[in-house]
Amino acid sequence: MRSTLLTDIAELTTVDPEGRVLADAAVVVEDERIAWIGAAAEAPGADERVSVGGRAVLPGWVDSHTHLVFDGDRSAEFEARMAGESYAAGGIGVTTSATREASDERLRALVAGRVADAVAGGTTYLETKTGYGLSVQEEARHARLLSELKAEGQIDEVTFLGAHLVPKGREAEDYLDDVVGPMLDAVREHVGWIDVFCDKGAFDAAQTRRVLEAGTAAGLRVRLHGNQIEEGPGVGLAVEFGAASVDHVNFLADADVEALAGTWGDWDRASAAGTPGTVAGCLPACDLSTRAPLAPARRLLDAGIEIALASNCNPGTSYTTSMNFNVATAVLQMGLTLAEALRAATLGGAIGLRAQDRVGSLEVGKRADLHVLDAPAAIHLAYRPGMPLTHAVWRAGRRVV
Ligand SMILES: N=CN[C@@H](CCC(=O)O)C(=O)O
Ligand SMILES: [Zn+2]
Repeated sequence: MRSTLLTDIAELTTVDPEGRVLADAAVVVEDERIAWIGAAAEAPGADERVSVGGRAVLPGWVDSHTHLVFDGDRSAEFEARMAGESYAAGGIGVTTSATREASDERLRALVAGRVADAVAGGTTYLETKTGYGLSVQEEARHARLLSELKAEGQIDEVTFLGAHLVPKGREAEDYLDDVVGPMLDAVREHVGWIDVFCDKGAFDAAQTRRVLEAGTAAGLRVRLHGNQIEEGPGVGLAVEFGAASVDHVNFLADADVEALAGTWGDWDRASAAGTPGTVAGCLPACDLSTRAPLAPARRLLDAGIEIALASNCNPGTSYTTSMNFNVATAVLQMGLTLAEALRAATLGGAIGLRAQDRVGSLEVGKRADLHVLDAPAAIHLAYRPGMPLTHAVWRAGRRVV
């Protein structure tokens, strides 16, 4: 066993059950886990000593929603949006065409580059999805590629999003026959989650239900895209299927908020213990890029719902893996305190991936995923938005940045 003492931490944000923020702190890492946390003056010895030089340390970001398997460029679509066009689901088809053309090697390199960008920005636990293949062969290819990257330890969770859009030239029900049949069979061994884009221009309630029933019967856990473009059935279906997370949540009826809140009755928020409900995944960069109303994170938190902040990196609505940017936006524009935003971007994402026992906070026994800021306090993330504040990153006890 090899131990490392990280010391000279000016401010250590733990996101632990007491929400401790320690001054003049230290952390001992043993192999891939956290072995000790406390005052630097009381730190035990270790094989190696690393001074972080009076910087702030927080848990690595948990990015619970990304779409990293894509090729092609949609900057013109974005530019048109900035000139007044609305976002529509159909753009997914543009990326699908470009992605189908890309070789395995090219796709692998594109995904690996995006993961490297995410890690360079402090992300240490990352989910990503298929969804730009939209045929049995292509969805299977993307799922296999992602499971290989997972086996290499580059990504952590893989989601099947065959129901992202009805591809050009297909009828919805005919396409869904594939999704719930041969496509699901082909991806099953490579993925842990099933997802559906349940919204205007994508899939309706009956179609979403069909996919989720097949996915759960195949043993996949549920997460959902819902209520991005308009109020609709997404949140209700997420609750009905016990989804770990429903993401976007821009357009919510009172009943949606009540339904989500109702899933958190057996949960103790302070200790993050009990039976977790359906996390509301808020995606600020996406909201800005689509000029949508920012997800009502304040209202959701006040209703007792756990929220996550995630990048939703994809070429259509959010071409960024920067969690620093999302956290800054949540503080500056969504009415969250720094502590609330940090929790949502770490433990909140972990709960939304049901990984809260392993990652998402700095606690003894958890994976040593640490983000060192080039600043004395984490509030600098919002105070100096857009600045390159990620100084160093440890993932599973290994320095990766
Ligand atoms: N909304 C659905 N899927 C993606 C966007 C996909 C695209 O436009 O390419 C999202 O989460 O925003
Ligand atoms: Zn998405």
